[in-house]
Amino acid sequence: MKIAIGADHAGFRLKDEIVAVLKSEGHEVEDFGCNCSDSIDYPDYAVPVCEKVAAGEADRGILICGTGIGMTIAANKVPGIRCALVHDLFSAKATREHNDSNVLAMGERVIGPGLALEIVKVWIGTDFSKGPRHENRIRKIKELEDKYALHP
Ligand SMILES: O=C(CO)[C@H](O)[C@H](O)[C@H](O)COP(=O)(O)O
Repeated sequence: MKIAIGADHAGFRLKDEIVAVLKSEGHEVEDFGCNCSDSIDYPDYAVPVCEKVAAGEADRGILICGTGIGMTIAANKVPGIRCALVHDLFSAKATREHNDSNVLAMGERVIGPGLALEIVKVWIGTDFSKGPRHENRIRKIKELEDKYALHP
């Protein structure tokens, strides 16, 4: 799978661990930084990752900040992105099956690397549950993007 990944200064350590594991499992990873603890602004790193996914140039995106919340808020402003903030295995599976989430956000200040890596594996490995129940809901989310793009 082609995966775009990014983090802010509060998430780059966990991001680097995830990159190493994904590469070792054969995934193609594009790392958009950041790569040091200098304070930066998470939207600057969320957007390039999300644009890559929205353009179909990456299959999925992963974003890490201190809580995952800032990254999630920024990511979900990019049309076509369904970013899920996940800190447990049940949600990792459910958001793929129900929401077809294409970006995963986590907080390095919230969970440890062991759980984070398990979440990534479950999220990467779970397929969307096709069918009208979830597809209708996702269509309605897409309609919201159109509505508010036309009438900001
Ligand atoms: O957006 C966030 C909080 O919801 C992220 O966790 C950021 O990483 C965090 O705000 C960064 O905080 P800092 O005090 O500037 O390191």
